Amino acid sequence: MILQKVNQPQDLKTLSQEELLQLAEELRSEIIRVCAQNGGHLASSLGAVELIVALHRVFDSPRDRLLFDVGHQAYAHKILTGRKDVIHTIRQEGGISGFTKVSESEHDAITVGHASTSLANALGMAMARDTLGQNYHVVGIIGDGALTGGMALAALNVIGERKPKLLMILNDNEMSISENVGALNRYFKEYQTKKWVQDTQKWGKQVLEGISPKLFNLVDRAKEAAKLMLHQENPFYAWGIRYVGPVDGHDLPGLIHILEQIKELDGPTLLHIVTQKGKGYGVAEEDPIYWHGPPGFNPENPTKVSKGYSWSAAFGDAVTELAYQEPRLFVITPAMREGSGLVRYSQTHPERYLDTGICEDVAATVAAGMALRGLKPVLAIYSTFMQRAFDQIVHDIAIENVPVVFAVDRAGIVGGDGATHNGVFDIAYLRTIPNVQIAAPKDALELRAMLKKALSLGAPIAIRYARDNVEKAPEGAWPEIEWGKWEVLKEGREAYILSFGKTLKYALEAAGDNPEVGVINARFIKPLDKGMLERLALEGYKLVTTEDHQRMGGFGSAVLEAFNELGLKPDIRVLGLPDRFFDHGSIPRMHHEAGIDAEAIRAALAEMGVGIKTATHRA
Ligand SMILES: Cc1ncc(C[n+]2csc(CCOP(=O)(O)OP(=O)(O)O)c2C)c(N)n1
Ligand SMILES: CC(=O)[C@@H](O)[C@H](O)COP(=O)(O)O
Ligand SMILES: [Mg+2]
Repeated sequence: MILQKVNQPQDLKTLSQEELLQLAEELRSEIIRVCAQNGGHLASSLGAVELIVALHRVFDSPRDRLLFDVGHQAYAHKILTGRKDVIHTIRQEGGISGFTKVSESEHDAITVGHASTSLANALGMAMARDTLGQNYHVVGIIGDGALTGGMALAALNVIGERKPKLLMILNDNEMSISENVGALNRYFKEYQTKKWVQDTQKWGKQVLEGISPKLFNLVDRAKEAAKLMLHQENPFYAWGIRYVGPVDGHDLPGLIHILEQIKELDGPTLLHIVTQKGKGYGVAEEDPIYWHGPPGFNPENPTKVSKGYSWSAAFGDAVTELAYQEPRLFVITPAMREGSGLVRYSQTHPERYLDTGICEDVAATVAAGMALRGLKPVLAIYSTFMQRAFDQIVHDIAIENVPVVFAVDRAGIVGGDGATHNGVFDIAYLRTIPNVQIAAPKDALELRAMLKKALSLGAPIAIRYARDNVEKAPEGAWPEIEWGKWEVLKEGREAYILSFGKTLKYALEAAGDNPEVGVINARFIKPLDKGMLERLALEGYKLVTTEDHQRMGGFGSAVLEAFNELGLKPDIRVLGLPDRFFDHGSIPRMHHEAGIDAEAIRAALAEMGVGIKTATHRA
């Protein structure tokens, strides 16, 4: 085992070529073993193994800064930088993060999880180095998917003008989570094919015939990597950035050679490498979409498992059916087709479906444009990624009350992805924007009711749901909903738990069959059911609010503000996430730690003396 001898990147410097090749294979096995155990970003990490070995062979981390975009492909980097003994804890509570994280290791140049940030960060670091008169290398590693993001493209624009010494590596596997999209992606596909045809002709071979563009002959391309290629006919050149490639990203000796050659070049250089997502693991090569981020599996017999019927699936089913009824409905996803439950919709309604790539800001403004010209856009978006579209929601949508419906998925704590991905700020930032309405359904049927109603209201409306499973609603069921009105699910004699979204199950559990405690499905935050709040306060009920969101600025805050406006002061406890970030771990454990689970609700009720002074309350 070569891996046993490698504890720090320095240990790679003395390995022979054969040992490096063996190391790459051992890293692959370790990545498969760990993902089988914990789940994780398998296919992307497998595809980046040779690149990461080559980078650590050629550069000197932590002095040289290696910035991985998204950070989900960096498992080999973690193993090679002193974390091989804890890699089995990845994504688990108390364990290491599934992404690079500055506070975890000096070798992790950025804390990341959202896409398209590496190049801007790399530019900043290169400029800091030059301004401070220092001397080290900065390397930004970005996938073809992440390159669809506006941040990455805007960073290239500045890089091309300022021209710092900076190496960028485009790790192109022609995949985002789904198939990659966009004109740049198409350009590179065509570019590679053309270049490959020329080279094959040059070498007198005809290997292209019968080979899918994805599976270029990697053996021949190894020869390619040994040469320094500078090409002038591509968008990077137009930007003033030196372009090298494309080269085979799995040819380890070739990669090391070319990195050594371009390492000291002045100014910005982009090395384009072509890799295969899932490389070296048959199932992941064949189906990189499923194996992008699978849950745990049996490594000897890797099979796909059903993750159950999710809120995303409930949304996807609802919107697919609705599209048959509403010809103006149009669904947009910023690169999250699978996660947002839109595979079926994209197949049944391809003409009213758009994957914008990883650019939530653009997706929001495209939706605005559609709505302004008569379509009924639904933007399916993860809560955490919607943070990227804040200004677009204010400026392009809310000011003129443009009717865009946001299907806000992964709301609340998300589990293994941790702090970068928790969707715990959306209520706070949406609530402050005039015209924007916010709702959360208690089940799939209510989601259908809300979605249908929202499309008829002519306003920007966010419908929020969690990363969780839900019972399937019957097809064809489209119940009416009284917009803005809460629902009493259980009567209480002394207190009510007001719950928004996912914490409703904790509220029901906490109330149990206790006659003193009632439960309200507080399914709208904007408009807030002030009528019900007023009645509850005037009738002297004690209140507990719960939500899977930051306590500051969230649902409970909205309730407190309403009581303040009404001039009422009920006995109330607000439960929500405290003012800190939550890392990766199991969702119920995080909820417990945050104090929003059934136990915390019962504790809050007990603190208010519920069940002790029942005689003073209404029978
Ligand atoms: C802002 C943002 N939107 C969406 C995502 C979800 N996401 C994570 S990885 C990924 C695909 C990235 O593709 P690429 O950069 O090509 O890396 P690969 O997985 O192919 O190695 C997406 C869409 C994200 N992390 N950040
Ligand atoms: C790295 C990334 O951002 C995505 O792959 C994310 O991990 C997907 O999360 P879900 O599994 O919740 O769809
Ligand atoms: Mg990719």
